[in-house]
Amino acid sequence: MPSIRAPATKQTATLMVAVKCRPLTDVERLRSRNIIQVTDDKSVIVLDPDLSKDYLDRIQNRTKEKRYSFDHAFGPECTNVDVYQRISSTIAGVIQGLNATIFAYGSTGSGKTYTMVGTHRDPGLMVLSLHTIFDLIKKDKSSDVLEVSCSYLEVYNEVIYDLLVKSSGHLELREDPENGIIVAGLRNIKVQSADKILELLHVGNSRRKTESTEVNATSSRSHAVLEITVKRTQRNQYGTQILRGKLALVDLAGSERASETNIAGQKLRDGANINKSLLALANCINALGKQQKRGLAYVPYRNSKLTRILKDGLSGNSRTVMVATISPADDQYHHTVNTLKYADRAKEIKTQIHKNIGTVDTHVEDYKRMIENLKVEVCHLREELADKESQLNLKPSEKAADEELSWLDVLSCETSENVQERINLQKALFELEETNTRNRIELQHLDDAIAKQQVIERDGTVVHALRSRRQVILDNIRDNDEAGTGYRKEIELNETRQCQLQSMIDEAINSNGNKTYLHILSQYRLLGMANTELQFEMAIREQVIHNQREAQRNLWNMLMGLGLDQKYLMDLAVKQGITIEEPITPFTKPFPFLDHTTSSPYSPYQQYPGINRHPFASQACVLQHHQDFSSTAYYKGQYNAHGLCRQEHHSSYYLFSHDHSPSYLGMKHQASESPSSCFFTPVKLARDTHGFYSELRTRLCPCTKEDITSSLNEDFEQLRKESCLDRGPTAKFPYSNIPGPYHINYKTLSSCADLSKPQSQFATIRPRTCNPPRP
Ligand SMILES: Nc1ncnc2c1ncn2[C@@H]1O[C@H](COP(=O)(O)OP(=O)(O)OP(=O)(O)O)[C@@H](O)[C@H]1O
Repeated sequence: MPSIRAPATKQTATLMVAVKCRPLTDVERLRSRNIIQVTDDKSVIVLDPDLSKDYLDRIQNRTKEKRYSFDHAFGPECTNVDVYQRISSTIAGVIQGLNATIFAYGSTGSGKTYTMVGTHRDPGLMVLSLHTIFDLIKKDKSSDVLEVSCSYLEVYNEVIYDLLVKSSGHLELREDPENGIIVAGLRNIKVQSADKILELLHVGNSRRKTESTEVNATSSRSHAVLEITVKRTQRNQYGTQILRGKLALVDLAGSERASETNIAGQKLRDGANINKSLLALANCINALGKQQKRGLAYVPYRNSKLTRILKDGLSGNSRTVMVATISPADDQYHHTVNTLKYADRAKEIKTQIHKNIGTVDTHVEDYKRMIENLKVEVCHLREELADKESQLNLKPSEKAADEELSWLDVLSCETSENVQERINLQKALFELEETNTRNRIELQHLDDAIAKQQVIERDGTVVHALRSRRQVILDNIRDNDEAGTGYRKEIELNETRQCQLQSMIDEAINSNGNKTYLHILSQYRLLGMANTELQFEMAIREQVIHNQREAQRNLWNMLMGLGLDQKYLMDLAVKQGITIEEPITPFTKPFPFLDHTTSSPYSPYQQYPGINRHPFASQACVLQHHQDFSSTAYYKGQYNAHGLCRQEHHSSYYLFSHDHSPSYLGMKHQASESPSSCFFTPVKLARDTHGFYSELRTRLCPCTKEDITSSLNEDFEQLRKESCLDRGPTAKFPYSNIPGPYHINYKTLSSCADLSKPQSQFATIRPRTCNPPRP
C-alpha cells in the first residue's frame, strides 16, 4: 500500500527524571532507619548510614551524605497518583501520533512494580495512563477514527516472550527501516476500553516470571514492556492520513547482588542475566548522558535485548520519563546512591520527537494503482505457495540439500552477528578506556589544584568543591573500570563463539558439504575479522592523530606565549638539527592563558570556582600528552598508560620522557631519516634535548645555560643509576619495568626555570598499567 511519510518536524526533548522513595516496609521498620529526605519536590538527600559520624566529620566532608536534584522527587507519603499527575503531560501526545516511554529503574524491592502496576487502592502508572488515553479519546471532538491496540512482552534470560499468549514461544527482534526495532510475531490486540487492557495486563502479569528472594517476596525476574498503540485515521478532501502514537510502559526486573539475596542455581543465573541487561541499560544511560556533555558517539544498545527494545525511548523518537525508585532503608544506601547516580546522568539525555504520520492517498488513480499492486502481490504469493507445495514433495536427496542450505543460512547469519558484536564490544571498550584516560588526567589536575589551594585558602570552600569533583571523577573511573571488565568478558565469550563457528565451518568443509559456499563463508568470516581489526585500529589512529595535533598546537601556543618568536625557534631547531615539519597555525597575542590575572580558556581549572589559573596551567593542562600514549603504547604485552609525574610537566622532560611516538610533535632529526633517533634513544636524546632546551631556557629564565645543562645531567645521572639508561643507545625507556615510585631530581631545573616553587623536590613517576584494548 503506498504510504507517504510527511516531512517530520523534529523537536528535541530532555528525558524527564522523577525519583520516588517508598515507605519502609513493616519488616524494615524493625531493623532499618530512614536515611532519605525529600525536600522541595525536587531534591533528594541521602544521609550517611553511619550514625557514629560526628559534627566534625560532617563539616570536614567526611560523611557519605549525598544530595541530588531532579525534575520531580516524591517522598514515602506520595501515592502513584501524585507521581502520575506530574508526568501525565507526556502521555497526551500519544493520541496525536507521538511516542512516549515511561520506565521504572531501581534496585530490587525498591518499588518498581508497585509504581508501574500498583495495587487496587493505589493504581500504578500503567493503569493510570491507560485511563488517560481512553479519557482523551472520549473527549476528542474530531471526526477522526481512533483505534487502540496493545501488546505485552517480557524479556526473561535474554529471551522475549509474549505475555498475551499462553505458553508463548521465543520471539525475535527485527530492525525495520520504517518502524525501527520490532518484535516479530508479537500479538497486538485491539481494545475498546481501559478495562479490557487492564484485564489483559492482569493476565499478562500472572504469566510473568517472579520469584521470592530474600529482599522481595515477589521479585520480578523479567523485564516487562506494555505497549499501547493509538491509531488515528484522519479523512479530508485530499485523502486519508494515519497517525500512530505509541506508549511504552516498562517495569524492569530487580537487580540484586547474589550475596545479599542469598540465591543460587537457576535464580542465580536469572540474576546474572538480569544484571547483564541492566548493566547494558546503565551503560547506555551513561554513554547517552556523556554524549550530551562531551559528544561521544557510541551507545552500546546492541548489548542486550532490553536496550534494543528501549532504544527509541532512550534516544529516538519518544518523550521519555524515568522513574527512579529507591528504598529509604539505611542498609540500602549503596543501591540508593547507585540508582540516583544513573538517574542523575539520565537527566542529560535528549530525544528527538516527531509525529508518526503515514498518508494514504485515496484518489481513484491511486486506488487503481493499489489494486494493480495487490494483484501482483497475490500472483507472487501464489507462486510461493506452489513452490512450498512442490518442496514438500521433494526427493530425499534434494530435501537434504535444502536442509543443508538452511543450516548454512543460520551459520552465515550467526557469523555475521558474531563479527558485528565484536566490533561493537571493541568500540565500547575503547571508548571506555579513552574516557577513563581523560578522567585520570583530570584527577591529576585536581590533585594539583587541591594541594595548591589547601595552602592558600582559609575557609576551604574551593577545596571542598574540588574534592566533590574529585569524588565524581573517582566514581566514574571505578564504574568505567567495572564496565570495561564486563566488556572484556563478553569479548572472550565472543571469541569462543568465533572459534566454534570456525570449527563448524571447517568440519562441514571436510565432510564434503556445500564446499564452495562454505569456502566463501569461511573467507567472509576471516575478512569480517580483518575488517574489525582495521576499523578498530583506524579509530585508535584517528584519536591519536587528533590528540597529537592538539598537543602540538598547544605546545606552540605555550612557547610563543612565553615570549619566543616563531622564527627564532625555527632557527634554533635547524641549528640543533631538528626540522619542524608542519606549518604552524598562526595565533594572536596576547595569549590569554599566560596572563596571570585571567583564567585560561583552555584550562580545566576554569571550571573550579576560585581557581583562576593553575600556576603551571599553560603546561600542565594544555599538553594533555598522557592521552596520546594511552591508546598507543603497547609494550611487552602490556598496555602502558605510563604513570606520569605531576611536576615533570613543568620541566621540558615531557618531550623525551614520555614519547614513544616518532611523529610526536611533528619533529624529527635531520641527520637520520629514522625518527626514532631523536626521541627513542635516551642517551642521544638527552644530548639533543640538553642542547636545545638549555638554549630555550636561557631565554625563559634568568639562569645560565650551564645551570640547566648541569641540572639535566644530574637528572640523567639519577636515571642511569637506577639502571634505566645503561642498556645501550637503542634501549627504550623501560617504564613498565620500573618497579615502584621512581624519582627524578629536578630541583635545580625547576628553580632555574623559576616557573613556581615546587611542592616537593622530587617528581615521581609511577608506572601505571592497565589492560590494552584487545588487538
Ligand atoms: N509506595 C509504596 N507504598 C507502599 N508499599 C510499597 C510502595 N512501593 C513499594 N512497596 C512495597 O515494597 C515491596 C517491594 O516493591 P516492588 O515489588 O514493587 O519492588 P520492585 O522494585 O519491583 O522489586 P523487584 O525488582 O525485585 O521486582 C512490596 O512489598 C511493595 O508492596
